[in-house]
Amino acid sequence: MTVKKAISAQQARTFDDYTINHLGIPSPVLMERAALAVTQRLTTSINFELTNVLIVAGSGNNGGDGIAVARLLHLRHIPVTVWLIGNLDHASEQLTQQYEIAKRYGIHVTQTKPDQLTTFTTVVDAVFGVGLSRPIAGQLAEAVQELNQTNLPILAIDIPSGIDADTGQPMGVAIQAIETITMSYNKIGLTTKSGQLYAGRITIADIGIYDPETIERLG
Ligand SMILES: NC(=O)C1=CN([C@@H]2O[C@H](COP(=O)(O)OP(=O)(O)OC[C@H]3O[C@@H](n4cnc5c(N)ncnc54)[C@H](O)[C@@H]3O)[C@@H](O)[C@H]2O)[C@@H](O)CC1
Ligand SMILES: [K+]
Repeated sequence: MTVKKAISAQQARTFDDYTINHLGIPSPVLMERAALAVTQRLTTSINFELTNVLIVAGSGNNGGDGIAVARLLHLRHIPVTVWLIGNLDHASEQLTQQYEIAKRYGIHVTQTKPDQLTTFTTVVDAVFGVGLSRPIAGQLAEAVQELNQTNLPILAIDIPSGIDADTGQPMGVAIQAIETITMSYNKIGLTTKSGQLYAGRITIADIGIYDPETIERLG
């Protein structure tokens, strides 16, 4: 199903909640579909050289999407490192689950900044999605700036980290992506000039999250 409307961060949360808690699609299923869509793009686009991939993951579900992508790349024998920069004391249930699975697959996950960021050939930005609620500061802001300075091609999951999903404005700092795969619906912020400058090429991936009206019309 392709839907053209753009939604707010609040709507994204409401539709997620409806799909998971009312319709009963388990959260890991949606996350796997998000990760499959990102992996499909990474492995088919000429923008990304997959010799050595860095996934930068926050502690929420956006980070969970990123770690799931790491697993799917690892299964294709693509060298991948996960740099977990979120605060694990505040990790979401989905992030923790993906992290535990990744460790069992022997995927390289580190909480320390890799020595030479420029040895990577592609970066996947999974730091923040629609859950960003305040400006990025401190070490997280430094990490975003350093990643931008590498000039490596960055694919952002859902929205470039640091971009306000409603206004498209950077909150403190924001990832400069060349591509963004946004989940289920476009986000209002990504329809603005500022949002588009940070997002690069935007693709909407249908991962099975819909608004209640769309589901009711099917009935
Ligand atoms: N529910 C699900 O299973 C799905 C989740 N999805 C992904 O999940 C994302 C939303 O996940 P979340 O709601 O967990 O949110 P995020 O992963 O965007 O991040 C939220 C976490 O970051 C913290 N935070 C917010 N702003 C911060 C800041 N400036 N500095 C430090 N910490 C900050 C919040 O307190 C929260 O712990 C979507 O964007 C999408 O990528 C999608 O894959 C669809 C399926
Ligand atoms: K992101």
